[in-house]
Parts: sequence; structure tokens; C-alpha cells
Amino acid sequence: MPRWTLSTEFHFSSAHCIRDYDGPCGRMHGHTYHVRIEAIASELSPSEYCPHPVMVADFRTLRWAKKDVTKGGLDHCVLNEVMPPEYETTAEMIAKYIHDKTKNMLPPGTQLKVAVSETPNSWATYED
Ligand SMILES: Nc1nc2c(c(=O)[nH]1)N=C([C@H](O)[C@H](O)COP(=O)(O)OP(=O)(O)OP(=O)(O)O)CN2
Ligand SMILES: [Zn+2]
Repeated sequence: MPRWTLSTEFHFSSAHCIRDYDGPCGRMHGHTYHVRIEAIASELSPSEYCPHPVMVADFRTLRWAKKDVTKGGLDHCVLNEVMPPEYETTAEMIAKYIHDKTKNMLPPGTQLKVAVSETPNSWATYED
């Protein structure tokens, strides 16, 4: 079936520590997180900002996590304080957290893939 794939990349800067980690990552420290999101759909829909069915998803919607934490994003926060406790602040679970929140904002049936990097050589990807 024909389909569209959207890709968008952004970054945000935040602090975190990994609970009970035996090493420096167990202490509070910061990263500039890089995020890549892909959204796939075979139909177009209206968006939060556009009433016509012309988008897989609005790029502005997909990029919510880059907003300041006071505006609902993840920029300039302590991730351990902002993410629910069932999500640890590993790259794997940050990717799942962004995936799960983004998925709720999208039209039903949109496939989503979220990749998160905290250092230049390492990425974690979560997809449905
Ligand atoms: N699978 C995962 N492993 C690690 C994660 C993670 O989220 N998932 N996170 C960390 C730490 O948060 C740490 O900040 C990153 O550590 P590291 O990759 O070692 O980063 P460095 O910049 O120190 O890399 P070097 O190559 O050692 O300089 C750890 N592991
Ligand atoms: Zn870290």
C-alpha cells in the first residue's frame, strides 16, 4: 500500500541520573539529547493547526519535546522529575516515553519510530 514517511530531528538539553547505576551515570549530569522521529501513514489527516486532511502529522506536533519544560516539552529540566517513575531515564526509556506521548497526539493508525541519542556515537530506537 502506498504510504508517506515523515522524518524530523531536533534536540533538547536536560539533566538526569540513572537510578542505582554503578558508575558516573548514577550521578546527576547533563546531555544535549538528539531525537529523530519517523511517522508513517497511508492516509493524510487534519492536524492540531490545519483543518484539512493534508498531513501525516504536523511537524510541530512531532517536535513537542524540544519545547521548554514550562511549555510542556523536555528542554532544560531534570528528566527524573518530569518523566513518570515507570520510565527510567535511559536513552531506551526516553525514546519510549517520547514515543508513547507522541502516539497519543497522532491520528489512529500512524506508525511511529523514535530514536534518542545522548552521546554522538550511541542511539536507542523504539518503534511500534
Ligand atoms: N544502553 C544504555 N547504556 C547507557 C545509557 C543508556 O541510556 N542506555 N546511559 C548511560 C549514561 O547516561 C551516560 O551519560 C552515557 O554514558 P556513555 O555512553 O559512557 O557516555 P560517555 O560520553 O561517557 O562515552 P565515552 O565513550 O565513555 O566517553 C550509560 N550507558
Ligand atoms: Zn547520561
